[in-house]
Formats: sequence, C-alpha cells, structure tokens
Amino acid sequence: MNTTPVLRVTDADVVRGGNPILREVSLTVRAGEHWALLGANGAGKSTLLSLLGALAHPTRGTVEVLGHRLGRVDMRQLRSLVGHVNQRHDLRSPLKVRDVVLTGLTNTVERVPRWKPTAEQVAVAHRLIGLLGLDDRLEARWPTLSQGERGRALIARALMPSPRLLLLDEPATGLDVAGREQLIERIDALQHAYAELASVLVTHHLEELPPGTTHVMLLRGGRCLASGPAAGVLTSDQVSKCFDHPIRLTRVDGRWSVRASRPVGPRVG
Ligand SMILES: Nc1ncnc2c1ncn2[C@@H]1O[C@H](COP(=O)(O)OP(=O)(O)OP(=O)(O)O)[C@@H](O)[C@H]1O
Repeated sequence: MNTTPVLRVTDADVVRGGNPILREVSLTVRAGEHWALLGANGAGKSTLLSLLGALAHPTRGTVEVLGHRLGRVDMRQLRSLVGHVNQRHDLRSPLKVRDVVLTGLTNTVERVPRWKPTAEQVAVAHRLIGLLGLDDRLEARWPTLSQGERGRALIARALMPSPRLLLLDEPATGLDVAGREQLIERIDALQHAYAELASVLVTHHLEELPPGTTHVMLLRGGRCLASGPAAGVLTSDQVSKCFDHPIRLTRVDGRWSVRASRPVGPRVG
C-alpha cells in the first residue's frame, strides 16, 4: 500500500486580483478517506478544489498532489492522474455512454480519431458503467441522457484510468430527489468497491453527503473553520458558524440533514 498522502496542502494562500480568497489552508488526505469541503457561496471551495486538481497554483504555501509538489511538475501530466468530475463537460458529439466513459483513457472530451481501446479497457468501462447504475443506458447517446445519468457517466469516465484520487465538484447540483439519491447510492457503491480510492467532494448541501464521508473541512471566508473526522466536525454549532445561521443538524441512517433552529421563546397565539 502506498503510504504517501494522496494530497497534502500546507498553509496555502490564494490571492486573486489583490483579494485573498484562501488563507492558511492546510489539509492532508490519505488513501481510503472521503472528504467533503463544505461552506457557503463564495467560501473558497472551488478555489481549493482547483489546487487539489492541479488546475491552479497557490500564491503562498505548498500543495502536493499524489506526492508531486505543484510548481515542480508538469501540471498537465499530473492532472491526467486525477479523476476530476466537473458537470461542465462540453461534449458536442452524440457519443454513446460507453465511448464517453472510454474518453477517460485519452483524457479528452471528444473521442480521439483512430484510437482503439483494448478488449480489457472495454471490459473495465463496462464494469464501471454497471457500478454507476447505467447498464441499461450503455448504448444511449449523450444528448439523450438525463442530467443525473450524465453525472454518473462522468464519474465512470473519471475512474477509467484507475486514479488514486477522485474530485467531485457539486455533483448533485440540478438533480431532482431521485437523481440525487441514485447518485449518492452509486458514490457509496464505488467507495466500497475501491477501498484505496480517496475522494474530495464539494457541496453546500449537507443532504448531499454520501454516508461514507469520513472527513470534512468547513470553509468560511477563505479560512478553514474546522477540519477532521466527520463526526467531530459536523456539529450544529460548527455548521451554524460556517453558514452564519443557526442550524440544527441531524444524522439518520448515515445521512445528514439540516434545519434552521428556532429560537426558544414564548409561543404567540
Ligand atoms: N479570479 C478571481 N478573481 C477575483 N475573485 C475571485 C476569483 N475567483 C474567485 N473569486 C472570488 O473568490 C471567492 C471564492 O470563490 P469560490 O468559487 O472558490 O467559492 P465557492 O465556495 O466555491 O463558492 P460557490 O459555492 O458559490 O461555488 C468568491 O468571492 C469569488 O468571487
């Protein structure tokens, strides 16, 4: 087993246009851990994810992705080793689900002309398609897929090169309840199927956290408010601070949900 942390961020600052966007953020992610980055709009989640996906450099501090320090490696090459699921996938061709998933091996949006997968690669694609619950959509074409099916196809695509790290940027945005629940069920299944895989999921909705979430970082105004094992970080107090609102957090059957907590006082009427 590889014991090098999958991600190590040390005192990272990001400044854009003179504005501090991330301040002194540190994070270590190890194999088998499933992190969630939580915070209100503008807290800095996507900016942090862009460092973790080797898409941007920190202004100060260090970021190591899969043991490679940003600034000392070829970012493009490093990116190809990270499974990054971004809902903005600008695919124009009506590719079949299987071919969309196989583009994960060429790390391209479109199919590379004359590139042919091996029988073994096709078998891996089929296994991932099954794992993401898309067996009956194997022959379906991209434009005919629902948003939820597209999201799950993109996760299968990201897993094609067997990455050690999977990054999920608000994967449930825009899904209806059924789509969200299918997605969470499948993320849960793949976390069980790939015990060594580490993942980082960005969201502002606690209802979207898969039950296998092991660790959480709460971000507020570009700073880490709390970070560590989910049970210690996800408390009503800390989540209320994170979202600047009094919130009551509950966990049932491994899933979290939140409600605004009502101030205790005399009832009127
Ligand atoms: N290139 C940039 N120049 C200036 N400000 C930026 C830049 N990129 C992001 N910001 C600002 O940095 C802050 C954090 O942005 P970021 O997208 O990381 O937040 P987020 O937590 O992902 O938000 P959301 O939940 O709304 O997606 C925001 O206030 C944003 O406007």
